[in-house]
Amino acid sequence: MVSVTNLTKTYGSVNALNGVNVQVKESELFGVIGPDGAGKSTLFRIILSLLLPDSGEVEVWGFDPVKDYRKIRQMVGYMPGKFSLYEDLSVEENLGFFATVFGTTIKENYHLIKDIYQQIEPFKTRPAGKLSGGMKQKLALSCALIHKPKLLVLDEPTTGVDAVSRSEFWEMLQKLKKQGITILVSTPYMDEASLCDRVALIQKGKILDVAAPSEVVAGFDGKLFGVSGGNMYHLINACKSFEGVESVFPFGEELHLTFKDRDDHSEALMEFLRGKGFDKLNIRLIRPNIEDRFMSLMSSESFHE
Ligand SMILES: Nc1ncnc2c1ncn2[C@@H]1O[C@H](COP(=O)(O)OP(=O)(O)OP(=O)(O)O)[C@@H](O)[C@H]1O
Repeated sequence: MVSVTNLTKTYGSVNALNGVNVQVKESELFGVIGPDGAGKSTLFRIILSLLLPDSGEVEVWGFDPVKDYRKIRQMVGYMPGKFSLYEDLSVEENLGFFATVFGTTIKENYHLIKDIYQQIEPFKTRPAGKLSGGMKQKLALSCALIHKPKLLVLDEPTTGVDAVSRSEFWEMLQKLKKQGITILVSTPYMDEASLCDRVALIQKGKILDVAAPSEVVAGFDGKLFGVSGGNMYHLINACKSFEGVESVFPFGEELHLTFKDRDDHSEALMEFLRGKGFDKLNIRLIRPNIEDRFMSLMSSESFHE
């Protein structure tokens, strides 16, 4: 329903999007996962008709964001990364404003936002600027939904939001999806990728992979090790200085490490690290997660640049 083909966009010398191809299906919860500056907002803003591409094609239910921008703006609900509501208007006034702009009323589409809006309705006379982070997020989502969009575009909706509100937010997205709304959501949090039907991994304006989260992980080739014991910073540097190590990065309490041939050289590494004075070491074979796959794709991408 959203089709992006060979999309490019540059800002001066920055290649924000570099030949991006993505297809989002109807009623899909589709995640765009990548670090800051990867190009997520640029991609979304072009799909939303808010930014012109340099080249490539985009279709939203058959409409072109450049030519048919009026049509597309009626069809999409957008929650930008930064809080963009009127801080001095009350909760209810903000919602009423968005409903009016789209020629509808709160009453007409109340059923769509009910679950979400009910949680902030007790504060409906409070200025939006005085709401907590989690409540602002719920109001922004209600405003994005009030005109019953076919496509909901959420740019990093959970950045800076506490863990409980984050998981509540994803539950709300699952419910909206069941009502037939197609959702395009970006996040820098890899753990949220597993909550999507499919994800696109993006880095430096290039799509590295598009697949279901389990398939992304299954694409990880070879053996992965968890290394712990001693000062993390010194341990990373020591691991990096071992000939056969390909990648090493911190993940929670331990380091995730691969060898260049993706085989098991843990005994040799253990001996090497002991020689450097690390005496409480633990090296274990572990199962990769999405972040491991992402790191692996990123390092092979930089290698080929
Ligand atoms: N208006 C602009 N002028 C110049 N460069 C820009 C502009 N907007 C974005 N960029 C650059 O384009 C690249 C992609 O930015 P974009 O905002 O799309 O990434 P992102 O993945 O959404 O990350 P973030 O979460 O940091 O916004 C970055 O290098 C960014 O610095």
